[in-house]
Amino acid sequence: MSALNVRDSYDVNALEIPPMEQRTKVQGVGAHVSASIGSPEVGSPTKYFTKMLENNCSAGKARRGMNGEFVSTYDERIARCGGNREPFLIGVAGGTASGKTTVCDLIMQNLQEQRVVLIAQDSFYRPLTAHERENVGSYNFDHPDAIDTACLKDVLHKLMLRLPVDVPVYDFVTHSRSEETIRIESGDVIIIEGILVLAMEEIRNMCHMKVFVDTDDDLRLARRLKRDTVDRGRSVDGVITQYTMFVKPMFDAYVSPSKRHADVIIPWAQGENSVAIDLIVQHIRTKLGQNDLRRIYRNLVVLPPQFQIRGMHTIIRDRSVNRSDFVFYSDRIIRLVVEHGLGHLPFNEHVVFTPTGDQYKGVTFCSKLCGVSIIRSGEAMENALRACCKGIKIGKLLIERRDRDGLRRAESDPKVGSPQSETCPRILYEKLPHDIADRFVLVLDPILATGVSAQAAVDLLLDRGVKEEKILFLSVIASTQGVHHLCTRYPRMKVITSEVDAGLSDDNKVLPGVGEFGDRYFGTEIPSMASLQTDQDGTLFD
Ligand SMILES: O=P(O)(O)OC[C@H]1O[C@H](OP(=O)(O)OP(=O)(O)O)[C@H](O)[C@@H]1O
Ligand SMILES: O=c1cc[nH]c(=O)[nH]1
Repeated sequence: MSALNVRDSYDVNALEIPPMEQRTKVQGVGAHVSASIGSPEVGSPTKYFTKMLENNCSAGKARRGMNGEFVSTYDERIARCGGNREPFLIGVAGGTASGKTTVCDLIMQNLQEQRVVLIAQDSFYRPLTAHERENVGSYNFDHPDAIDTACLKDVLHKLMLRLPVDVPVYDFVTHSRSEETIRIESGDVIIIEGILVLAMEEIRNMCHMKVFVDTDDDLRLARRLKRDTVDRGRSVDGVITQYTMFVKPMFDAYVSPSKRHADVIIPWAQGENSVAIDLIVQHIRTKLGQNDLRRIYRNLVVLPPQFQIRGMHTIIRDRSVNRSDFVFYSDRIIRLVVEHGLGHLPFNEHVVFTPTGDQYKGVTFCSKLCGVSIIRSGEAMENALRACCKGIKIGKLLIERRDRDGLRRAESDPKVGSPQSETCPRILYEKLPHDIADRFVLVLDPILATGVSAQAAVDLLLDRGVKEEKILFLSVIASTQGVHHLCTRYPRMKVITSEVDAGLSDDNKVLPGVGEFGDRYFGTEIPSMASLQTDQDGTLFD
């Protein structure tokens, strides 16, 4: 047996190992899912906690695996996550009852806009051999050898590749691994917490940030005593015996020395160390933002990624949603995009008197503006603009997007160069306010795919005398390619969208996208082969 034997014989009953407890619960407004299983580190149950379960398999390059599931490459997954190469991995260590769980909870709470996954080291206990089980009283659960490091490393490695993982479930009654596992999707931030996280070199080296929660030994023992006796019904003697036999020696040998590897040591007493938490959260945000498209394109504006917006996107992206819901939730997103867009127009200072006779120092809206919708999907955005700007003039453009494959060839063929050539879309119809050159222009088109339609529209506006900096392009979904196409060509024009999607299919559909927006919004959808081949349960026929 590789685990350290501290004592030859040990009364298993004295350990008073808590009965296995297993629960799955939903916390908050559908955004938190956690499951926990009792563990020997009393009061610190094994946790699988994800702030948001992302449907990672919602798309791929329109390819399916053997079982009909979507298959996507690593790059596609990465691109879908906004271009971030890998999640940010934080290791949180510290002695028993040091407050690791509280620290992790606070980090998660403060990273509301990110998907955070919390993994506990305790899930990765090695299953005991028959011999070890017979002598469980002398088994040292606090030694690094008690952890299946290879399995933990594998799980973390997959999460870092943004792959879903099956986390083992350890049964603390039988000291074996349960048949079941818990499936967890990856996130933007992965936290691995446990007493030995920084003591295990292989795990420590994977972490982008290493945190040690430093709490006074006396305080930790007092907390553990209280927790184990009050919450777990153990005897004081049992707790002290376990502490002196295993917990304390292993803390001195492994946990405490691992503090020197920490990037951040958080002194943790009774209250919270909110300064430390703020600093950690700020650092994570900075790191996550570094690959953000918004850092690359200063003229790209993406609505704050709140769950509210993600929820609405989840509805409109669902291929099985009915038209009425598609329209309802598209309209809600469009309204937010339009309001956001209007916020990027200039304002003039203006003072008014309120009924109390006091002054209110406010602003007036920019009045010289108009909308231009790209027929037909863009017309779906007109109502929202009219609702926000009473009496606004809205022009229209009808653009013929000829051969999509032709456009792709034009973009990739160095001889052809740019899609300005013969494959460039044509303006078939144009109706614009006569004084458009004097106005700010909000271009309305819910989908920015390759960006060639948008380019045709913007070029026409520039040709009609509108200044580039006075154009705002508003969309519901933009592909990274479309963003790149517009933001580099028109650096002074703002591109405003509610979400950026990873890529384009071979026929230039945005992925994951919403399919044909116009057809779904206006009800002109022709049932696709995919839906014809779908049976009532939603599973695909061969
Ligand atoms: O960035 P691009 O590759 O040019 O694609 C985007 C265009 O595609 C959609 O229109 P669509 O051709 O589907 O017509 P519709 O609005 O009439 O449905 C969308 O409304 C854009 O106008
Ligand atoms: O995915 C896409 C691409 C272009 N137009 C759409 O409506 N959807």
